[in-house]
Amino acid sequence: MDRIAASFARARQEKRAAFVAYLCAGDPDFETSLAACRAVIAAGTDVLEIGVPFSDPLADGLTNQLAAQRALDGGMTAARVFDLVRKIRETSQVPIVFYTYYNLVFSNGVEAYVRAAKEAGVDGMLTLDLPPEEAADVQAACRKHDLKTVFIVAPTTPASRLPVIGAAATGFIYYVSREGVTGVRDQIATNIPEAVAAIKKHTALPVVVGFGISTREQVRQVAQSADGVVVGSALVNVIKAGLADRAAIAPKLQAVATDLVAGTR
Ligand SMILES: O=P(O)(O)OC[C@@H](O)[C@@H](O)c1c[nH]c2ccccc12
Repeated sequence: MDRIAASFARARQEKRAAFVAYLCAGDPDFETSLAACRAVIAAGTDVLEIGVPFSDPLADGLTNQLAAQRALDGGMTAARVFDLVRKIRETSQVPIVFYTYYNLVFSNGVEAYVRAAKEAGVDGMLTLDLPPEEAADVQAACRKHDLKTVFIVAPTTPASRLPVIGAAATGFIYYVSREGVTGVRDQIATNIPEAVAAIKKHTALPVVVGFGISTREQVRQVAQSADGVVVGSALVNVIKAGLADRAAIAPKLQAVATDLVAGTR
């Protein structure tokens, strides 16, 4: 069983949702980012989403956009993202899913990029601006190198496309619970159980839910119907708040993530 499937199977066996943490690779520098990834893993993260910093992150809200800019300003490159994964793999077998943009995959050669990701220890990819209908080259490369291809369902996704997404996705499906871009919100969507149920009619894969989730209570609420709960900006904000004292970021992040993970237990 692959690492992603094993992680969701373990959560299911323990009658809980998986906790999915998002951080941007290299935010704000390589060593701090590595410590941050290790901190959320130590907090109990079941699946780690690693954002590949990009200059035009159109799907990201301001928090994640600023994180990508900090990473790029800190010298992060595509090659250094693979180095970060290799360093994480020295001490953890947590499933790692790249959150990237097609330009980054295409510009390096799709096959070469996917092979390098697999060799570094990546388990799956979500190419954020690539719908299944246009993902044949990425899907073929991921099948060849045994990487999962995650796809997104949004509140605006027509029901007619759910079978297409359900057939194309491997690893898990990501339901972004709100229209627009990522970012913390006071209220989370109220129709999540119905949306997850509609997706599950077209797939046996785990369905994770994210967007705007930032408190243990919100995690608990979403965990009632989702196989995994995703938190990104609330974690990235800890890094943003800690830039003046970078050594203190990892312990603070581990405390915040531990509290959020408790919502899935
Ligand atoms: O930041 P939030 O509101 O907690 O949402 C998770 C999100 O950051 C993460 O899953 C993600 C990062 N970049 C994305 C782009 C599209 C969809 C999702 C994402």
